Amino acid sequence: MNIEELKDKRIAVLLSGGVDSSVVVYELASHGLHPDCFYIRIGPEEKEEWDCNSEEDMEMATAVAKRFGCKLQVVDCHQEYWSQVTRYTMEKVRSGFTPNPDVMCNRLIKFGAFDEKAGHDYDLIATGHYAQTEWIDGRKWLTTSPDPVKDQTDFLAQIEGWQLKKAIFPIGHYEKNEVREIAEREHLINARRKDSQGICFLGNIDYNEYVRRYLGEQPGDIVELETGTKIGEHSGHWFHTIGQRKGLGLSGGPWFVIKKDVEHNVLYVSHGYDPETAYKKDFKIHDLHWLTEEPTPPHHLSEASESQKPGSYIPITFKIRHTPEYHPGYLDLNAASSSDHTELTGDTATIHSLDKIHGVAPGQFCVIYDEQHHRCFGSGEITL
Ligand SMILES: Nc1ncnc2c1ncn2[C@@H]1O[C@H](COP(=O)(O)OP(=O)(O)OP(=O)(O)O)[C@@H](O)[C@H]1O
Repeated sequence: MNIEELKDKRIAVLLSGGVDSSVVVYELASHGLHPDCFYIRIGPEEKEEWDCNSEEDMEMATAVAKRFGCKLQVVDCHQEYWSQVTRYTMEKVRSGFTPNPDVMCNRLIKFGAFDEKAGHDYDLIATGHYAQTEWIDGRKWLTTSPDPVKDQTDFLAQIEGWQLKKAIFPIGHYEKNEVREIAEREHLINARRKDSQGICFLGNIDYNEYVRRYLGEQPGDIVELETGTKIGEHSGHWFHTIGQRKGLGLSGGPWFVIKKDVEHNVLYVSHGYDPETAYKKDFKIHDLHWLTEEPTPPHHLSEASESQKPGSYIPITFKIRHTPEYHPGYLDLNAASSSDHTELTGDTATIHSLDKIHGVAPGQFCVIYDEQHHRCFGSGEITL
């Protein structure tokens, strides 16, 4: 974090009441900056158990802001959350896809609705995400955290370019244990508080419960992929995701969900510890979203003669879910050929993985990094 750059800027901190964003306030204040703090309220549709943490969050946020002499305001994004993030989530699961509400929450709420309501008065918006930004050749890039387990660049890989320009991550250069040490050393009220879990803002609620509330149940068959034999029933294809092993209620396992036939409401599963059908090396993505710049082939490939060129293969690393590992592979931006008869919006590309990847599910975001998994280029949605 270059403090000099921040000196004459108006900074808003998104303060959740958790330890990470509290250390953000400490970091800025310890450099003589006095940002304004904002707590975003989402709240459930009706008053109920989902909401039980938010009062405590607010108390913590109030205490932290006060301690550092900062103002705290509450911004209500309830309406936007349910009409945008929940709507996106339910539309995707109903169509058999695997959505990621946390990814959309950053784009639509934390850097979206918040900006419209209050953030527009500020030059910069600071959050406690484990991610960094870096200026390279005059352009701002999203770069990864030194803590591979906590890294959250994958959750930020759908934000808009203008949102990235406004974003700062003042604890992004730390690992989680360092953040906790700072919080303890500075006696922050929430130093020992547990990390938030689950869906962003909905903390305590179970994902299946969230989906059941909107889509209800719709029983259908579970069929063995190889034999076509019905071996069980499910209560709604939306409660299952490709690659899933637990929660199928089948005996004689392990069983893995391999594919979904949404039209006929059938889940196809394969048996065994490591069925080949659970893996893929090549898959398609669409709606490509680049944060700073589109990836380009390295110099030696772009200069290769036509006969040597491996298409427009660009060496990358990527993730398809929130895990510490990055997979090496190639991005083929020429993949959207005329033979492509799928009804896709936006650009299409193919990912060629060097490893076999488990549980590639349509709807998941494939997040694309450079070969060193330092810069995050952006992401696309897996289509298959
Ligand atoms: N209710 C909220 N109000 C304001 N900002 C929030 C809220 N929830 C999350 N944020 C912001 O988004 C960042 C990342 O959120 P995430 O849910 O991943 O929390 P986290 O990593 O547990 O962080 P924290 O310890 O600050 O809660 C937070 O550090 C904070 O800046």
